[in-house]
Amino acid sequence: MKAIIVCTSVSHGNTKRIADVMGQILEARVVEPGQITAAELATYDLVGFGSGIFNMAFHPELRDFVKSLPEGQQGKAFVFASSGFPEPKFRQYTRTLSKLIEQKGFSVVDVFTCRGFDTWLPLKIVGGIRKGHPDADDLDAARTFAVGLRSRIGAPS
Ligand SMILES: Cc1cc2nc3c(=O)[nH]c(=O)nc-3n(C[C@H](O)[C@H](O)[C@H](O)COP(=O)(O)O)c2cc1C
Repeated sequence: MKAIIVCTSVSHGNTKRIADVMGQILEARVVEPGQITAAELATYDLVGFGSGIFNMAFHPELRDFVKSLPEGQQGKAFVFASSGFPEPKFRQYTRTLSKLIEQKGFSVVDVFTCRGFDTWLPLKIVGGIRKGHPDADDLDAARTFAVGLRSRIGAPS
C-alpha cells in the first residue's frame, strides 16, 4: 500500500502535526495541495485529505484542490481535520468534503477529527481556546487511527 497525505495547515500548524504522526505510521509523505499533481496522486492506493476548519468548512485551498481532480480516481481516501469546536450536526463539513472526494471516484474509508488551538477573531480576545491542542492524547488518537487504516488497507509498500 502506497499512501500520501495532502494537508493545508495555515493557522497554527495544528493539522500538520496530526498529518505528520499519521504519515509516520503510513510511511506517507505529507504535501500541500500545490506540491502534487493529479497525475501523481493517481499513483497512490490511499490518500489523506485534511485541514483546519474555517467558517465551518475545510480550507478553500484543500477544497479547490479536490474539485480540480479529474473523475475516475480509483484509490481509497480518508479525511481529517482539527478545529476549535466539534463538528456541529447542522453543518457536517466532513461529510461534505467526503462526498466531494467520492464524486471524484475515491472510496472514503474513514474520518478523523480533533481539537486544535483556535484564535478565530472573537476568541482571540480571550487568548484563544483549546490551547495546547492537538495535545499528546490527540496525537495518540491520530496514531491509533492510522494504525487502524494500515491494518484495514494493508502495510506500506
Ligand atoms: C478565521 C478562522 C475561522 C475559524 N473557523 C472555525 C470554525 O468555523 N469552526 C471551528 O471549530 N474552528 C474554527 N477555527 C479554528 C481552526 O479550525 C483551528 O484553529 C484549526 O486547528 C486550525 O488548523 P491549522 O493550524 O492546521 O490551520 C477557525 C480559525 C480561524 C483563524
